[in-house]
Amino acid sequence: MNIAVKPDLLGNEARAQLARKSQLLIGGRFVDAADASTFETFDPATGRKIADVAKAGAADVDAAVKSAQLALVGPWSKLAPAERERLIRKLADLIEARMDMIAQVESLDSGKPVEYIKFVDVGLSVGAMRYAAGWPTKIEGDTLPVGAPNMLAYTRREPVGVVGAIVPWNFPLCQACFKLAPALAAGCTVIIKPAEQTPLSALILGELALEAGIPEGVVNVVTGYGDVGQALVDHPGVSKISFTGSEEVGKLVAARGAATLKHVSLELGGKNPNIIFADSDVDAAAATAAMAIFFYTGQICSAGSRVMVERPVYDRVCAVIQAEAGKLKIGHGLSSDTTLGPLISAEQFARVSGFVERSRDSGVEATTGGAKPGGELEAGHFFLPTVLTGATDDVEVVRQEIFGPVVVVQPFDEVDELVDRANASNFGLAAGVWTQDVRKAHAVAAALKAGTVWINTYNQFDAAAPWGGFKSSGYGRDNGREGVEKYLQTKTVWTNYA
Ligand SMILES: NC(=O)C1=CN([C@@H]2O[C@H](COP(=O)(O)OP(=O)(O)OC[C@H]3O[C@@H](n4cnc5c(N)ncnc54)[C@H](OP(=O)(O)O)[C@@H]3O)[C@@H](O)[C@H]2O)C=CC1
Ligand SMILES: CCCCCC/C=C/C(=O)O
Repeated sequence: MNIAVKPDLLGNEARAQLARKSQLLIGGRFVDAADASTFETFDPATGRKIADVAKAGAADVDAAVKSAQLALVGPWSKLAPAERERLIRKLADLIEARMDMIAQVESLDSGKPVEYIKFVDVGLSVGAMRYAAGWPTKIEGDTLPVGAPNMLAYTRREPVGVVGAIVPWNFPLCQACFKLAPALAAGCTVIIKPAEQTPLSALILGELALEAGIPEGVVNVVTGYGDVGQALVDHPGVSKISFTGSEEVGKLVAARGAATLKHVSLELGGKNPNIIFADSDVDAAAATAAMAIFFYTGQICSAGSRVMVERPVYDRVCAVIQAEAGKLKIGHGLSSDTTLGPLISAEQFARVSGFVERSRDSGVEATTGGAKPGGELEAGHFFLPTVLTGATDDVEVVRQEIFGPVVVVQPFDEVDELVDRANASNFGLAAGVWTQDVRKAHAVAAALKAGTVWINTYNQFDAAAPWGGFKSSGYGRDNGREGVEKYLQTKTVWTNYA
């Protein structure tokens, strides 16, 4: 294993950004929290403090909601669709132009490898903006074939209102953009609540929205803890909550949102089976399976955390995944050669190591990893890439989301048995299928209970492709047409022209 820790790799623009006071963005102005509270954000690779950040409370949420309401009926609703398109495109261009600075700040705050952030997070964020920018001029109602004589009935597609976008720490910029871009396209105004671990990139996004010329109050950012998210969920002035995060909090959001009959969409966790048949390109499948779990230290809801392998090629797949794990370069995300960063926090480290420890009691073997790396990485929340074998289907590492660089590899014998086992999960977010038999690939894809199935690939994302889950992985979709439609509501208009 190569170890690389070079934390001091920030460019001037990122340094300047970090030197600025981190305040809330409300009504187009950066302001302190009403009670002047702050909290600290840390570098997960070193445990060192990065910045003090304004800690919003209910009064700040209320102010943000009022600004968003004013902007909704004011400047934002008065803009022609083509103007909305122009401003969203401008925001995309600004994100792209500031890619290096954004990636460095995001890497420091989240621990993710900076080079991946440029390509994946910033790339997907810009893509989400450009895709959404095409929609304002294409949102159309219908004329309705009603039976009553002399009646014209038509529909209008109108913005749902003020949106609360509650974002997790694993894709801070990207998840904010997956929610912000379509909401703006639909004509909504937005309050972004980033995760407490990674508040910085949402503030940059808010600043760039202003620079793009998006009117004040259309994009607001309230940083703080979970109570800020809850205040958004409870606030009667918020019409919709778009949430990505844990199943536990997702259920809370749905339940509390019901009190004000909020529109709610939930993108929650996954325990995603990545299925490798013996007739696949086995080495490519296994190498991709390693990437599917170790990428971003396994802290992705789509992580291929359960690899199911047809028995004749099981040993080969295990060997390749272990070899790929050994090639990873663990280190600080700001080092350009790092390919495996730390876990986000001490809590997340305890969660991941706890899963691995308990699995040993169930007879599961960690053939690779299973511990913290030592030496100069000691201060960070690093965890070695880990391969678990010998797990039966009932053990928790097979059933629960670990959200770390930990993969369980299991053999299977028959397709029917495989599908039943893969579907025997509360989650249903994503799955992979590797085979050269087209009929088998599509039959298995149809049988799997998952929101996305990748055939002979993994972790493909695009702003045009709906993303979301079945079962406990949530409901509603980010991205694609559905990603825009969830920010719209339908009004039917009747006219008697007799
Ligand atoms: N689907 C996914 O992509 C993600 C899944 N997860 C899963 O969740 C586990 C725990 O991660 P964790 O960070 O605790 O995830 P949470 O679900 O707690 O956090 C997600 C977001 O929800 C906010 N939040 C927390 N409590 C409330 C509430 N009562 N009402 C409204 N919003 C709230 C959080 O704010 P704050 O950060 O300030 O608490 C954060 O912005 C992970 O191990 C992983 O399994 C986590 C992140 C992303
Ligand atoms: C290549 C991975 C991109 C993932 C973007 C979507 C985020 C998913 C999540 O919430 O984990």
